[in-house]
Amino acid sequence: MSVYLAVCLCTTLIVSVYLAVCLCTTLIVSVYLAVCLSLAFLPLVLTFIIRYRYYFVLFYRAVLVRMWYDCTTGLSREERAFQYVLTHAIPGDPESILETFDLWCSKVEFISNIGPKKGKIMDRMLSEHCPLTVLELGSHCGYSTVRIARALPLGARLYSVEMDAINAAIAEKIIRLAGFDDDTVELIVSPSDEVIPRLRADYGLERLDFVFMDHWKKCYRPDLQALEGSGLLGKGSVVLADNVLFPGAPNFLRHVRKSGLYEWKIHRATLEYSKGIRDGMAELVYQGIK
Ligand SMILES: C[S@@+](CC[C@H](N)C(=O)[O-])C[C@H]1O[C@@H](n2cnc3c(N)ncnc32)[C@H](O)[C@@H]1O
Repeated sequence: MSVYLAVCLCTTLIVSVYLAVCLCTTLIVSVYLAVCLSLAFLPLVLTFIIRYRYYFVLFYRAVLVRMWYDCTTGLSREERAFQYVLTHAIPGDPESILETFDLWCSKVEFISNIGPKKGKIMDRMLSEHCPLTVLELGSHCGYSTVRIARALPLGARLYSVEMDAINAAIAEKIIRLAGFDDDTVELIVSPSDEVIPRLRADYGLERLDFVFMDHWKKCYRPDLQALEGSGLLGKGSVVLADNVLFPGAPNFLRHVRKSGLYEWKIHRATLEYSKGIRDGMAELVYQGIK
């Protein structure tokens, strides 16, 4: 009986040792394979990181930093931007307000304002066309609104449309801080697809000389078509659409190309407050139905 037990014990021991050796070998082989695979993919991963480094930086600044400050300050990003502008810019001086915004957006947090580089392209177009009636779709914090308003000729009016009531409240404060009253800038808090059909009846508009589109990119095409249908675009009316390359508005560009209603070109630039991410603004000049 004791011999039988001893044999059983030995067998169990041998099997256990055998299993342990197998397990160790499997583990070593797995680690070896993992290291080999990582080394094989390392150049690919490095190329990917280097190529898309600006997108990682953007993700870090626009998402992670924002989440961190949202938690630690209890304020929204737009409120933080406003607080900074309020305490650092000169009231009644649009230039100072834009510069302070630019400083905050490039050094502290990312906000998708049109920014100084693309802003200068827009400034140039505004001074070339001297529009009297302007529509802006997407005011956000009012950066581009101030930028447009300061470039307008005397007697011109800007209608700025923002659907988010919290953003609109910030934009209103920024616009008034810059010194523009309700006669120069009217802020309309509503989605663009509800505002455009009411522009004639509710706001007495007959023609739009300049339209700046900088709201959600999926709205660009339907809103442009609604503007075409409204009859508010006349020969020579200019439509400037931001971010047509990044994040991109392919349906909008397809419509512009196919409709034959516009002379158009793309001003190439980089994404606001970022290096290396290619973007562009589409400038359309309405020619009407030929
Ligand atoms: C990129 S931000 C605008 C930035 C601003 N134009 C600037 O350069 O300072 C986009 C804004 O458009 C607003 N928006 C998006 N879709 C809209 C729509 N269909 N109608 C009105 N506002 C819209 C968003 O709430 C957001 O505040």
